Amino acid sequence: MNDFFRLESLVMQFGGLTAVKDFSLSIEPGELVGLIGPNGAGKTTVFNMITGFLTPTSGRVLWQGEDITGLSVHQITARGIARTFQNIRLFSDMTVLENVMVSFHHKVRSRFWKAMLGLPSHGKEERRIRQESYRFLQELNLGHLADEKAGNLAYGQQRRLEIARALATYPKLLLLDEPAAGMNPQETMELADLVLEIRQKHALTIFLIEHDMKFVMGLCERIKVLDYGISIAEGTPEEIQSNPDVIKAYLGEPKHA
Ligand SMILES: Nc1ncnc2c1ncn2[C@@H]1O[C@H](COP(=O)(O)OP(=O)(O)OP(=O)(O)O)[C@@H](O)[C@H]1O
Repeated sequence: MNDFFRLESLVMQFGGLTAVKDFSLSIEPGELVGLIGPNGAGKTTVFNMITGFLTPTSGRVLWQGEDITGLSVHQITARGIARTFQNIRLFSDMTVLENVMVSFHHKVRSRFWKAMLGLPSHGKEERRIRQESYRFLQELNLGHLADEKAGNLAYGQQRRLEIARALATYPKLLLLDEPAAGMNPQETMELADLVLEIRQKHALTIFLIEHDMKFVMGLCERIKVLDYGISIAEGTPEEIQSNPDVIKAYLGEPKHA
């Protein structure tokens, strides 16, 4: 049993639908774990329960020895868990740099908010946030686009910007929801390298959802498989690829096979 990050028997019901049934998982510090499964299997619902977007019907989310089940999104972010979204959530009329700067809000004293509102006494803090935000953009190969409107970025670039924004909350655990969706094979390959680089650089633990099997199998050390809300397998990429239950679940969904 580890005390770093543990999900205990999570259940999520929406009216008559049980989207996630008895989901348990432990992740060790520094691990890179994948969550896969056909469409509607309950993957995003698991992320929503971890990050406070949904309160589980039952079960517990334990983080660094603390029960964080049912805490708000803000409280969970402040404890060092950040995420990206399957449907990109950027401020498309703001610049790429400003999108990252906004992520600092939970860390930063009211001085910064005075700054954003145009009130005095902000100069130094704002400069620091600007510099750090730019550094995150550079790490995600987006430095040259800092002054571009986020809405003008190509899809793959927007996905990387989402990661930069998540990093700007200084997480220990990063949840990525379909980070390679909509990327071409070249971009996907580059993303895999970037994920490894940021893990190393920021001492991150990473839990990711992805449909791109090549990406998941090449990148993750351990994989959990959901089907109809039920965890049907857990193991190394090799074990998962040869697991008959997993093969059956995916053969029923030819588009992911
Ligand atoms: N807020 C909600 N209210 C009602 N039903 C929901 C809600 N969120 C998810 N569901 C349902 O729960 C089930 C699991 O959805 P979820 O989005 O977690 O699946 P997923 O594995 O992430 O799917 P995909 O791969 O398509 O993103 C689906 O049947 C979905 O329609």
